[in-house]
Formats: sequence, structure tokens, C-alpha cells
Amino acid sequence: PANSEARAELDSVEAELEVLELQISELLEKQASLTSRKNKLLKILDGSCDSSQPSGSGKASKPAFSKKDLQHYEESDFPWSKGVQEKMENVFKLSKFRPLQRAAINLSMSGKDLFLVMPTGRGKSLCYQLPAVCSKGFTLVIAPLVSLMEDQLMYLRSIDVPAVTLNASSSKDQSKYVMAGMTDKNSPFKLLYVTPEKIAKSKLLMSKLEKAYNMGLLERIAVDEVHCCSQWGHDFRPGEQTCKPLRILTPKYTDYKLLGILKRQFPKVPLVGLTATATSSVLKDCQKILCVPDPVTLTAPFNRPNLYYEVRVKDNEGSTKEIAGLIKGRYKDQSGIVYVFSQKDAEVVSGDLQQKGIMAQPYHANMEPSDKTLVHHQWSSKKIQVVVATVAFGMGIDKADVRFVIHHTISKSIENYYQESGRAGRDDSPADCIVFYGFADIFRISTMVVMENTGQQKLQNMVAYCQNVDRCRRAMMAVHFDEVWDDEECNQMCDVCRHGNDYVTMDITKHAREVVNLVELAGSLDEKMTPLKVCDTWMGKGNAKLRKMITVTILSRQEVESIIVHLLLHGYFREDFSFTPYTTYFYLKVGRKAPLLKNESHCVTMKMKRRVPTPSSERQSGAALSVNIPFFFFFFPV
Ligand SMILES: Nc1ncnc2c1ncn2[C@@H]1O[C@H](COP(=O)(O)OP(=O)(O)OP(=O)(O)O)[C@@H](O)[C@H]1O
Ligand SMILES: [Mg+2]
Ligand SMILES: [Zn+2]
Repeated sequence: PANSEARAELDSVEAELEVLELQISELLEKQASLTSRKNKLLKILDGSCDSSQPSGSGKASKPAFSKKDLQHYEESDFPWSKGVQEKMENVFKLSKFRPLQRAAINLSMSGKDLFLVMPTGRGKSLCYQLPAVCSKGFTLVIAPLVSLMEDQLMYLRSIDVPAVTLNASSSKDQSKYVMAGMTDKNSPFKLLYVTPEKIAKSKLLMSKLEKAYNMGLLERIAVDEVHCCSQWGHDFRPGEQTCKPLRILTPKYTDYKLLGILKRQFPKVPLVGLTATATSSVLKDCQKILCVPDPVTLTAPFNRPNLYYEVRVKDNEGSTKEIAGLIKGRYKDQSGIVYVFSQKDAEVVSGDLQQKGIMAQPYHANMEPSDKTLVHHQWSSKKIQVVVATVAFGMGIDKADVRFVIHHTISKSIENYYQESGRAGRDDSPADCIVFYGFADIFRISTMVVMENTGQQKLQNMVAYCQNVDRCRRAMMAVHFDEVWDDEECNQMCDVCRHGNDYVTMDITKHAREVVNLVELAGSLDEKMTPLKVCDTWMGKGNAKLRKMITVTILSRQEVESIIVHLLLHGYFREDFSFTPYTTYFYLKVGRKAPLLKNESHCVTMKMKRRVPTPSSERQSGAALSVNIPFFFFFFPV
């Protein structure tokens, strides 16, 4: 009896919590809209329209870098401004600055230490390359990957900017030349690229740097991918996490950790740290490790206004046919990337596309380095149209006119998706980012990220992004970049904003009860249920014993899948992993909220896109509809 009392109370407490959660989410929405309004008003009062917000590094210490300060550094009447403009046009052949580039350059030229956080492909390099070209001595650049340095050197040489590198594979003559050049008053090179371990290990290099410093020739220090300094910063680059060969090439955090020596030895040299993704706590950590006393932090807005974001549901046949159709139709003769889940997928999908007459090549971590380079070059020079790649195709890719990035499989997190899709449209012209969202893929990725601490949570956010039918896609991403988002700024550049968020909130309690009962029943029979098996059984296929005991659903496959995912995201189901030496299995188990369904009054709702078959039914669509018309009538997953 005591047990049943406790159970009853638990039910009511959980029901109350449920209501609370709803209220919280409503309040959060309200907070977002008020903050957005507040920001707008502040902008009006400030007379400034820059949406970038320099984030001050500490509340208690010095006053943060203000909007006014930023405005000051956006001006073009500094003593060096003319020279900077001239070199930008004539050396770099660029006509105008992108957001924050001018401020970053002016700050650096003024001798300030700077952290620059800018989304990938926005042009961070220019912020130290241009000052380097405009200065008398040379700039020391710390970069993590030799391949990345070589790309930059190739580029700089092509525009006649003298630049050199010192790394493990430098020849003796090369090293000699570089060492001598560092203390040459005429500075034969403007940029010197080194790896962090070179700084940590080469005493000769340090002694030459010291001499150059004393001669006033060491103008600036740039630390690229600065988040590597922090042990928490490592999670951010997808390539390092999932692609083993890259990880081997990547210097360990131990080498980055020693870079504090630079600021300690050369305190008067301004340092600029650059990164595409780092939270403020990671930056604080980097600041400590690099011994930079009081840097200015500039954070560029994450939004890429020229990218169109879209989610499509993968049907049973997969998405290859549809992808091929897009590439041959909408993207005829245009370059793009198709991201896939695995090496095998890269080969299979690329083969399928080739068969359909598309110039495609696979790219993955296990290919010979020479083959990788070949594919990269063929693609850059438009000899092939599409690279079908795993996330190994990432760092160092810098093709401006990528018109589409299609995800054959969802990414493992929104951060990853943002970065991968962000390789589209670097030339600022419109480009599309389409993700194909498939039920089975969720569980493939889930088992892959099972070892990562926050892997499941991050994946769930990605899945929620795909399930979403009513919120601007940008708004959903903004949450992950600590940005307050104003939906109007999307400019109809996402499928939800463009096609209207015509959705209905459906009561799916009956369906939820059916399928949760099914899983519970299977559990009592010791039957392990993969998500796929749950679908099949619920639809009346598979295990005959179970089938007789459950209510078979009338819903379509897509509806069934969507509901299962919804219930998983909302805690009515939970994941249960099982490891074998060869593979990891994903099973569905009853989740912490499942008991609520026993409660007569408990209700589960789900937002769904409204199906609008004809204009006449559209007209009568209203709240009343959702009562009378059978559920499946509306259900039209995006
Ligand atoms: N003001 C500009 N106008 C036009 N193109 C620019 C401008 N600044 C930089 N670019 C171009 O943008 C591309 C990407 O620049 P860059 O490699 O510096 O990106 P990044 O911010 O370092 O990205 P990642 O995080 O991937 O390293 C380059 O091709 C560069 O020439
Ligand atoms: Mg870069
Ligand atoms: Zn939108």
C-alpha cells in the first residue's frame, strides 16, 4: 500500500513537472523575444547597426571592450589605413572587408592583443596576413597542421607575399635560410609559419626569435586554431575527433600548452589568437595558457545570410536518387560536397552518383594521402563536380564557390553541422545546405558517439533540429552559439521561414500509449527491441507472439518513425546500448516519463506540418480541424 501511495504521488509530481516544463519553455521563448527586442532598441539608441558583440572577458576586472570602442576601430583614418587599403586591393585583390576584419586589423596594428572568433571561412587569415604585409619586420604564425600551412604558403606565394615555414619536414638549407632571415634587417619574408612543437622543442628557433625581438623585427604573433591551447577546446574540430590520421598529425594539447613562453619572452609583441569555435570559458583558459594579460575579444556573428538551410526526410529507398536529381538539375555544373556517414558510404554513394553520370569522387580518412590531394585538386579545379566525403574532408578546404553541401546523413551535432555546411557559399553568393534526415541514421550515429560524454545530448539536438517544423532553422542554431536570434533576420533563407510554418499541434497520446506499451511488453518477455524492430512490430510485422498482444497501428511508416523519435527526445523512451567486440547495438527501452502515460489525464502532443492537399481545405483549416479529421490526414513530415 505504501508503495502504491508513493507511486500515485510520483505520478502527480511528474505531471506537475510536466506542466512546469511547458511553462519554462514558454518563458524561455518570451525571454528570447524580449531580449531580441531589447537588442533592437539598444541598437536604435546606440546609433550603431553592427550586430557583432565583443564579449568582455571578465565582469569584475576592466570594463569590457564596448560598442563605442569597436566603432573606433572600425574607422579608416589610422596612420596605416591607406597602406592597408592599398595592399588589400593590390596584393590580396579584395575589394572590401568582411565584418570585423577591419577592426581586427586596426586593433592588431595598434599593438593590442586580440582573440578573434569567427565562423569558419569568414577570413580570419587576412586579419594577420594583411598587417604582416604592411609591417617592416615579420609575423610569427603558429598553426597546427603542416598541410594547412602548406596551403597558406602556396596561396601567399601565388600573390607574391614572401612566406616561409619551419617544420619537421623542412630541409637543412631551408632551415638555415629561415634562421638567417629572421635576424636580417631587410626581413626577406613577411610571415613565418611554425608548428607549436617547433616552438616547444627548438632552442635555436627561440634564440633567433629573441634576437629578432631585440632588433624590433618580430612584429606580431598569430596563433591559429587557438582553442587547441585549452584542453576543453579540443572537442570543437570534427576532424580531430573522428578521423584518426588527422589526430596523429594534430599536435597534442601539450605542445600548445607551452606557447605561454611567447608572451612571457616577448611581452611587447601583440598576439592574435584565431578560432572558429570557442566558448568564452575556453577562451579564458587560452588566455591564461598563453599568458595574455588583457586581450580584446571580437566575436563575429555566426549567421551566414547567404546560406539556405533545408531538411528533407529520407524515404525508404534512401536519398541517393534525390541527391542525384538535385545535382543534375538545380546544381548543374556547380561544385558541391555530399557528406556521408562512413568510408563505405563514401564509396557506395560516390559510385551510385557516377553511375548516374555525375562526376563524383569519394574522400575519406583511409585513402592514400596522394589520392586525397588528387581528389581535392580535381575538385578545386572543377575537373570533378562533387566530393562524396566523410568529415575527414574538412580543415584546410577553402573553395569559394561551393554552391551546395548536402548531408546524405545527419551530422553528430549542430556544431558539426554548422561547420560542415558552412563550407558552402564562402564567396557570399547564395548556396544551399540540405540535410537528409533518416530514422535509421540516428541510431547509427548514436552508437558511434556512445563514448563521448555529451555525445547523446548533442545528437539529440541535431535530431530536434531535423524534427522541427515550426521554428526558423537559424533560430535553432543560434541557441548553440549563445546568440539571441531574431527570426526576421533569416530573410526566408530556411525552409521553415520560406514555406511558412504551417503546423498543427497534434494529440498523440493514444499512439504514444500503444507504442510504449509495446516496448514495455517486449521488455517483460526479455525481447530486445531495436528501433527498427519497434517500428515493424507496431505496424504488424515481425514477431507473431508480440503482434497478438499489441495494438497494431494505422499510421504510416514515416508517422511511426517520427513519433518514436519524438518520444525518445521527450523521455518516454530511452536508449540502451549493448556492446559486442565487433559492434554496438542500440535498443529502445521505456524512458523515465513513460509511467506518466498510465495517468488518464496525461497528454502528449507533437507539432506537425499541416498537409494542405487543396486550396479549399486550406481555407477551412483552423483549430476545429484538428478535432474532426483523423490524425494521419495532417501528418506530413517535412
Ligand atoms: N574581405 C574579403 N572579401 C572576400 N573574400 C575574402 C575576404 N577575406 C577573406 N576572404 C576569403 O575567404 C576565404 C576563407 O578565408 P580564411 O581561410 O582566412 O578563413 P578562416 O576564417 O581562417 O576559416 P577556417 O576557420 O576554416 O580556418 C579565403 O578564400 C579568403 O581569400
Ligand atoms: Mg583559418
Ligand atoms: Zn528561417
